[in-house]
Amino acid sequence: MEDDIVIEISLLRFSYDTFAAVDGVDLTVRRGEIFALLGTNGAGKTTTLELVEGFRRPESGTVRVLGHDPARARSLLKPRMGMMLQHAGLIEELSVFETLKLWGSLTTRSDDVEELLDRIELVHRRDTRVEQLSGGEKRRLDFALAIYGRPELIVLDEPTTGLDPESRQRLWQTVERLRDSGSTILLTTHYLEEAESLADRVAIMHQGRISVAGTLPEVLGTRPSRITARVPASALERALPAFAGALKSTLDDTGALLVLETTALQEDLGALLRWAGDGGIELDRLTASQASLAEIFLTVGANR
Ligand SMILES: Nc1ncnc2c1ncn2[C@@H]1O[C@H](COP(=O)(O)OP(=O)(O)OP(=O)(O)O)[C@@H](O)[C@H]1O
Repeated sequence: MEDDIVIEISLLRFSYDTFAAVDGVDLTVRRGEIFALLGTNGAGKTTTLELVEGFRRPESGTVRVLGHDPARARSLLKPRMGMMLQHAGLIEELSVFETLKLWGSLTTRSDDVEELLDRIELVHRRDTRVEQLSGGEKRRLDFALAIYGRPELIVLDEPTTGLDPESRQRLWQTVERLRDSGSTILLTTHYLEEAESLADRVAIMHQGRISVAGTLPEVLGTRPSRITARVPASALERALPAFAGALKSTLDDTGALLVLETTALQEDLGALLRWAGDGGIELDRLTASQASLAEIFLTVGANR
């Protein structure tokens, strides 16, 4: 449904002089999802977000945000969007509380400043001037401005960079809560495990293009799963079962470590377990796992 699409990017190109930083990107962000844009350094993520935010105009292709061209309809979109850029534009002389209050007076959205202070763990820094905050504290304050008043669309460029693990986790919890209350979130991150556990959909960008995109199962399904097990040498007198999705199966030098790459994880794991069960064979150190985002990320980088 049209109304479900919050951001629609089609054949988007943007160059810095002659260098194509965004080189034909198609991307759709749907209402109520957390969409993580991942990619190598210099892949074009920030430039893409800046085009979504309307700070830059496309060289060619289109960007539609909530049905509008963000470069032309900035004042229309501003009340509906929250943004966090890589470099905060905070006013150094203001205190944390004053910053939030000022922001509240500039936006049409309203929020509970005390609750927000608690959420970003800056209650104890309430009267501290921005210039005296640590890097992570500034980042959290900047995040608070982006989510102020729970905007319909929140765009976050590397929101967790520079935060300690506990603050990162809290920030992600807040992002999840915002998603659950109806906000749509587009963010970039270099923390693949976090994206893997929290994003509804991801895209991996490399050299200005989207290499792979989709729901997590779709993206993880682009690489084979892996089953490994130590099989007693004596058990190999019986032939291994036929594996339905096997792409590659290898046994190590001693003939005892089975490594099976498969596109049918559940079926082939079942076949291996039945084979072992029927023969009374004990499989040692059995593991079965889907490819991780990190693995897919590395493949994307290596392929070009
Ligand atoms: N103002 C600029 N002028 C010229 N080139 C730029 C400018 N900003 C970015 N670039 C180049 O465009 C490419 C894409 O940059 P961008 O910041 O969009 O990448 P990114 O994916 O966000 O990277 P990172 O993960 O390192 O933040 C890079 O090669 C970068 O050097």
